[in-house]
Amino acid sequence: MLRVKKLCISYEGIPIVKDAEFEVKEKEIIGIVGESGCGKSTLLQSLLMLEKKAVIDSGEVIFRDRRLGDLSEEEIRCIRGNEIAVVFQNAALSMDPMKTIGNLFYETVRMHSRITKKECEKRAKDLMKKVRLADVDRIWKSYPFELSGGMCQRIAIAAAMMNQPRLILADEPTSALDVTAQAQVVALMQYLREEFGTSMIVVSHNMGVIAQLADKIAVMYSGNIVEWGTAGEVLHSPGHPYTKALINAIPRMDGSIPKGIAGRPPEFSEKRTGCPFAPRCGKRTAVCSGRPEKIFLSEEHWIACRHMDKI
Ligand SMILES: Nc1ncnc2c1ncn2[C@@H]1O[C@H](COP(=O)(O)OP(=O)(O)OP(=O)(O)O)[C@@H](O)[C@H]1O
Repeated sequence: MLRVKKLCISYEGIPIVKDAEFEVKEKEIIGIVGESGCGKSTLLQSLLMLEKKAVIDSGEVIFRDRRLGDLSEEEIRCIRGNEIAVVFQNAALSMDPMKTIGNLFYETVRMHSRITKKECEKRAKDLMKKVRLADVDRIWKSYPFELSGGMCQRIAIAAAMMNQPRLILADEPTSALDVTAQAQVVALMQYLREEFGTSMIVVSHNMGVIAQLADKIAVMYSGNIVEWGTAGEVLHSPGHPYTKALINAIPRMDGSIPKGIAGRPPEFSEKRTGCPFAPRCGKRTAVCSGRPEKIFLSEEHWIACRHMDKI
């Protein structure tokens, strides 16, 4: 459905995302994880040219046989909202506090399709019931500040589903929520995939959320995808030392102290050859000064690392 080929993205001449490559198939949920600032949002938002300052230097994004780079702004706007919908972090904050949820739904949908207010209300209420929001008549007339953060996030996801998109891009959809609301949003996204067959790309720094949701995982470090594979492969047989470190850094319930990753990622403005993770990697050797190579660990599981033998 969507293929990203060797995508390189920069801000003001500073390269951020480097040679990103992955594919999203029908009904598939892709998770993109990595530490804060590694370029996850830049990658996600550039797929639909949502971040105006981000420049695509090379590579391509192909959505259902169309190269998005070849389309006009108008054509992209038509795809956005109809075929691809976007859900951002903290929906409550991005909603206009002066408008009722009903009006917000209507305005979102009216931008992309001809629909009467009555039709919109019926479709929206049906969807809200499907996503298990109770008392939809009250919600319809409520203002965002009268609802919880978790409800607003679920409403934003329901609004994104109004035109039955083929693909949802979700940027940290749960990070502004407490754990109960997080679990509800995760369950909702799973339900939407089952019910409507919607594919999703979900960006999160929360490995737990990605573990529950994703079929395939891209692990990003300093603008590079360093590991790609099925969720089972990446979580249970991680190949890249960074992925292993990220998994070891997840807090556990058994009282053991998770191991943080010493050091910091390099600045994007730093000129660097070789593996960007090498300075923090316990496995580094002289070969890491060379450009990391893609090593396939199985048909769909690869890492970008120079020394397979040490892994
Ligand atoms: N609009 C922008 N203009 C210039 N630089 C930006 C812009 N947005 C992000 N950046 C820079 O690009 C780099 C990657 O940021 P990005 O937000 O994509 O990372 P992220 O992994 O999504 O982080 P987080 O999880 O904190 O949102 C950072 O160094 C950031 O400062």
